Amino acid sequence: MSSEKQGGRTTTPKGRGELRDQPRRRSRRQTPHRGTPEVALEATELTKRYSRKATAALDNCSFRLPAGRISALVGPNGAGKSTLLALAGGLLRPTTGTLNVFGGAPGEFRDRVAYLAQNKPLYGQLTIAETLRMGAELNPDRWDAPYAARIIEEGSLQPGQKIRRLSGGQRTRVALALALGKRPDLMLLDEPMADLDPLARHELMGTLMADAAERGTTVLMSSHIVSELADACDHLLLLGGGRIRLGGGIDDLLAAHTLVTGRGTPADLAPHTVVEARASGRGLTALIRRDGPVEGGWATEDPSLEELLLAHLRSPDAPALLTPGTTSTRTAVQA
Ligand SMILES: Nc1ncnc2c1ncn2[C@@H]1O[C@H](COP(=O)(O)OP(=O)(O)OP(=O)(O)O)[C@@H](O)[C@H]1O
Repeated sequence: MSSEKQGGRTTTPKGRGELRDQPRRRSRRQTPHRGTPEVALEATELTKRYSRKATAALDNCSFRLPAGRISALVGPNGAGKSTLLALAGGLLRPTTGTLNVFGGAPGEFRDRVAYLAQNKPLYGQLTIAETLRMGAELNPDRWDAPYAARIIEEGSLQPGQKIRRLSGGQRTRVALALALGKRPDLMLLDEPMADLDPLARHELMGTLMADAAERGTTVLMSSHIVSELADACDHLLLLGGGRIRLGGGIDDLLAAHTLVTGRGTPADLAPHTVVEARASGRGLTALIRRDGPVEGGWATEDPSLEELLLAHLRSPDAPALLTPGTTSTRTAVQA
């Protein structure tokens, strides 16, 4: 069956059951190891409650993040993203279940992990130079002083400037220099670019991604800016209500879904899983998870990452999907 390009998308008069060509993402070194890829993070029935009566911030989550991926951690406010990052950074402990980092407890490989919290904690009384010196002293075997200094210079910052006199965005740059200078194997970044201006965001994101691609660093990065993630990330974890809603390589997740438009009702789309359906000028538009070819005269197109995310965010009860590499080996996929 032929397919045609329309406005940059591939459309098919009738969908095909097989995976289609997806937009090419940057090819990355997946892992420095041969054979079975190393697992950077593995959550097994992970639950976190901040108090006994509180709703679980993370509720029985099971997933794995293979080493070498740049993963977007996405979800609505209160979904549990910061909680997951803090657990992985060893700042919180699970209520039940486990979260392993490189096969051990969080904190066991602290030298291999950099965690950048949302509020970018730094010591206000120190200068930038003293802050970087602290980074060197805390990470004597890994610290890359020229690299950290370059990140500071690119922001036109002076080593003698006091942290407390910096703007929010400038503090973010220092915090990123501290995290990247450590040359970590896993970077846990909680909305790292939120207070940077567009130019600084673009430049620092470029530095971060180039470094991660070159060194095979695993990155788990929360953000609400989908366009930023679409360019930078090759893996996705979507959290909603403390549970994993989507997990896997972005290309694989996109390939498993199709946008369909036509005259009909959601029931006509069986046996596919309808993630979200809305009435539109052209009848019904739905994001489906395909189960075989799409038949019945529906026009089909590939969803963008934004369309995939928005449909799942608008439909919190859609069943979860984790691709095989993201499924924890120890538990079944959550429903
Ligand atoms: N220190 C805390 N004490 C009590 N409850 C907390 C604490 N931190 C987070 N929570 C609760 O845990 C849930 C998850 O919060 P979390 O900060 O992990 O969400 P998030 O996805 O990072 O949200 P946002 O996008 O707004 O940053 C929320 O219901 C929140 O109220």
